[in-house]
Amino acid sequence: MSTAVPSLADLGWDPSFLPDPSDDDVRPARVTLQGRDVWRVHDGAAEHSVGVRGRLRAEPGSLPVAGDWVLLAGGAADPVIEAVLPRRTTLARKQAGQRTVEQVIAANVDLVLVCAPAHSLNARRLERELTVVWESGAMPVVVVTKSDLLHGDVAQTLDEVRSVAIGVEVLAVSSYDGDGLDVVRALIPPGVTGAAIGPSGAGKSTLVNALVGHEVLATTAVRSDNRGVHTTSARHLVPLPGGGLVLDTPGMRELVIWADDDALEATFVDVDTLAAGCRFSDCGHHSEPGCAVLAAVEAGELDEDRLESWRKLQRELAHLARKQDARLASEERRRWAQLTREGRSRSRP
Ligand SMILES: Nc1nc2c(ncn2[C@@H]2O[C@H](COP(=O)(O)OP(=O)(O)OP(=O)(O)O)[C@@H](O)[C@H]2O)c(=O)[nH]1
Ligand SMILES: [Zn+2]
Repeated sequence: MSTAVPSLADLGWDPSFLPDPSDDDVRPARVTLQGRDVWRVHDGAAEHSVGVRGRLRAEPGSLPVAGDWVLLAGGAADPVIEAVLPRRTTLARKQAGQRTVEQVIAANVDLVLVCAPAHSLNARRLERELTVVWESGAMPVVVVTKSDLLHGDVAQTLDEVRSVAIGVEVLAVSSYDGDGLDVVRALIPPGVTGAAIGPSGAGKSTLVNALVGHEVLATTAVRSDNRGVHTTSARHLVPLPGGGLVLDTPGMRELVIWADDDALEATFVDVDTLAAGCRFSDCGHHSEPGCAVLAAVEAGELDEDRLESWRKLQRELAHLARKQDARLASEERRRWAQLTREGRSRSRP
């Protein structure tokens, strides 16, 4: 953001977020932070703490999250969130303690930097994270962090990572010596919202700080007038000097898998492609005759651990789907019970 106060475009707004621009009484704003019962939003003029209309509370899952575009109603002094605009992407995880309820952590993230530290690469973890990102609708990019620790042997590491991150851009950065930072910056131009996920200690904070650079941090530290304030107050939606944004919100960095089969297929295109050659269309690639996937493992063309990882995620997702079906079925039963009760009381004389 070049100006002190970010414009809506600086915040990632484009008019197609608004399906029906006819209502003059509301204005768009972006959620920078989701609190317990209060939201921080930026409307391109200032940042406000706001509440939501009661009807948004009635429906579970319809409350705004960080990154959401919302419509504000009310005057500048007491704005309130009137509606949440349709999300382009949603990063979600299973709710803590609740195995089957999806909790949306962040919305409208375009690009996710999946950070994998060079000194402890974990292919299985990467597959899991890529599946979550594919599911979100955002574009994953694998960033091998701390490339300085590889002492020049970067190409081989990148090849290894590419073999599990098929169809995904893989690059190396060192926040210490600055290598690769420009490539990451170029991926987050004006209007694009990025986010970083990855294990603790992967270097996510260091990377975001390096992307932000000293200029922006200095602005915050030096300026005591209001014009510099947005950089601190909007700290969960971090503006980059090049114009893009990085959304860093609690709970987003460590995502537990929540995905469906399509996302799994996107992560395991190699397995999926091989599976087309299996004799049975519902082949589980365990011991079925004519299994092309097992044949590829046999021939050394597919890593056995990768197949095991696919099986494990497949099992997890199937389990999740069954639980979710059970939950939906019981909700449906409750709803019908309610409707029939209402029907009965209405038909009484
Ligand atoms: N050698 C090297 N070390 C780095 C680099 N980037 C970060 N580190 C170090 O790695 C450690 C973890 O970095 P953080 O940025 O805090 O990692 P994080 O992913 O944000 O960790 P959490 O906040 O726990 O999720 C710190 O000691 C950093 O100094 C790098 O490019 N090269
Ligand atoms: Zn098979």
